[in-house]
Amino acid sequence: MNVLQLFDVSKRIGSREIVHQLNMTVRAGEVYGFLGPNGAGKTTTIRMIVGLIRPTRGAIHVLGHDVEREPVAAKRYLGAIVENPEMYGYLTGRQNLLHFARLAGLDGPSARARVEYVAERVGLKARLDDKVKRYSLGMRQRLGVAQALLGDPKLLVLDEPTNGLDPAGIREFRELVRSLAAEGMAVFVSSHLLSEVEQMCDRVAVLQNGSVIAEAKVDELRSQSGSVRLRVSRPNEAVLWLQAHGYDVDASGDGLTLAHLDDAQVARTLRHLMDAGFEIYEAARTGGLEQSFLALTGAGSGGDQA
Ligand SMILES: Nc1ncnc2c1ncn2[C@@H]1O[C@H](COP(=O)(O)OP(=O)(O)OP(=O)(O)O)[C@@H](O)[C@H]1O
Repeated sequence: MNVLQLFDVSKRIGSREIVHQLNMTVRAGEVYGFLGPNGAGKTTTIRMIVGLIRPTRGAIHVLGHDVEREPVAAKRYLGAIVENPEMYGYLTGRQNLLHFARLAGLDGPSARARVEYVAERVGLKARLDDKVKRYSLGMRQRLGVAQALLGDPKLLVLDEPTNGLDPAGIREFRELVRSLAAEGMAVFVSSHLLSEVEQMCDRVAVLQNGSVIAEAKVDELRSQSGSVRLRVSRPNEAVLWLQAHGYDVDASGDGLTLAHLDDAQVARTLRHLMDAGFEIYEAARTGGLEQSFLALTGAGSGGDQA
């Protein structure tokens, strides 16, 4: 099911086209990464998706509802964290969530039950009655997600949600996002970090200067091409053997590196080496996804997106 669709979306501000003819589809149960360097146009796109600004051309649909023409219906299914969530530090997490629940039209026992539920969902239940000023940044971000979940959205839109989090906070956030997708939610998340997108997302679009220059499944990128580093017995002989069999091989340090192999080719190569009498001590992919991205986006034409 298509939860979010962008049809030829462009945005011009003054004389500059900030975003150019974006076409993207995000399905239920999918975490979709929107990857690009600072200034590529991610926030501008997200502001259009959540209806804060209007596209100059094109249309955005949430569950089939046009964000511009049917804003109430479109936003009914939309939860978002754009920019830093506004929370009141002198109130507790529960008081903040009750406040936002009231703004969202919930009241009384149903609001209290919903607050308990979303707090549990993001792992904040035990700290719900602490003041937000005592929360870590990671807890504040999860409180932001809890707020976004109050309206039971089918689409969650997150703008660089892990900025500033420490590694443990990033991991918790990633697990939360994955678990929401596992329950069927569509998640659209922007990032300027390839490693983050790699671990959190199912599919990724790469944005550069306002245009999507590549879109791919993360799984496919991971298994595509890339190099493999090997440590084998009799490395000098192994290099000669591999060269004689047509491999693109480099001797490096105490190992050797084979270039341009997908997973099936790696498996075949290792079998051939063993059949030829070489022992394999270690085999590891080197920079697979990163290299796939560079190949996909044209090596060197903007490596800062990684
Ligand atoms: N209201 C505006 N007026 C003029 N220029 C703008 C406006 N909003 C954004 N821009 C410009 O559009 C470009 C894209 O900005 P945007 O914030 O969407 O990028 P981003 O990919 O989200 O990057 P960042 O992660 O740094 O926010 C930038 O060059 C920015 O200066």
